[in-house]
Amino acid sequence: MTHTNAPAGLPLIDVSALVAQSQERAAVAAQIGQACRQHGFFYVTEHGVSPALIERLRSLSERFFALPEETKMRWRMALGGRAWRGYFPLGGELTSGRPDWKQGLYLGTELPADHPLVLAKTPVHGPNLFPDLPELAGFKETILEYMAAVTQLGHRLMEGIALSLDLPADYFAARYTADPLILFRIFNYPSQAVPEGLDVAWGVGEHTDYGLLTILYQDDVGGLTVHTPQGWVTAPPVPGSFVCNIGDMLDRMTGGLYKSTPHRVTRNSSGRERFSFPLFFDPNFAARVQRIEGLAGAPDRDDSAERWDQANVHAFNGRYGDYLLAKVSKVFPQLRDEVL
Ligand SMILES: O=C(O)CCC(=O)C(=O)O
Ligand SMILES: [Fe+2]
Repeated sequence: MTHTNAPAGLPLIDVSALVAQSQERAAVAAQIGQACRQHGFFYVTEHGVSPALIERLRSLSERFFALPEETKMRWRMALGGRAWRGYFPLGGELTSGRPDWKQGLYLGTELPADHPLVLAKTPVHGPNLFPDLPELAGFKETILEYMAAVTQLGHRLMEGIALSLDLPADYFAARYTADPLILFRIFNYPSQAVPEGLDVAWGVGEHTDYGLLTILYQDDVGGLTVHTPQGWVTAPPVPGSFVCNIGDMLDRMTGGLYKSTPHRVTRNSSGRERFSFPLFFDPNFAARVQRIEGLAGAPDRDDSAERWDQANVHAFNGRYGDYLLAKVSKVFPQLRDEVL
């Protein structure tokens, strides 16, 4: 088992024992627990997701984003309606109130139009808008295969997180993630410069993630930076790894013992296109998020004054879906007005 440090001091954790659900996973869980208590970010290696699958997704994504803007707009988010799916153009998402210098394809668990949750008009549930051009043959199948593989990894990592809190391995599955809310994004941070006069500062502005666990593939360009107690540090690309970080709901459940740490992406000035694929492994939309009882050492303090959004996540009581929608409305104000 390896446990070395990536250049930024974020731990690199071999999770093969978690993936195999073997006896040795307790030691891996302890490493994850340490990372979550320190800064909420860690890299995972030996995660079992096929490098060939990742490369297929990367190269198809590259082909998609290289299409003319009007072609990509055939799958624009406005057409995804409440399901909140589809393509958004450069500057189309506002993190911390300013446009990000990225474009993306929003995806999630594929549900047919006649699924009860879709018929009930549940936000962020529905069919995906898969770009289905001949030159993108296999894109849909590759996306679905990738989401399935990384979701499985999410289940295994959450077992590790439960064990790291001295909880039964199935703690989260039994309460929140038997049917997790999976949102998935394919991002492209273009190499093109920001035109004069646009109020763009970042690839992605400072934020924390909303749910439980984010599992991120990033290519070899770099740009992700993390706000640790020691200040901003880069999370450089590490071949064959995923970057994992915990979200606000795990912060909420652990009373702040596990931190949802702010991060951002610098504007891409490498001269090459950057691709990243965050998969958000979150509680079921209807699950009521509650504090874990009897957790030793959990501070449960109001840290809103230190947070990027001045929110007190520990005061949140309600369904995960309500928390998510309140957040998403801020980053896509136009869409909120059109579909909600
Ligand atoms: O693209 C990245 O490296 C990070 C993206 C991110 O933080 C997010 O989508 O929440
Ligand atoms: Fe994020």
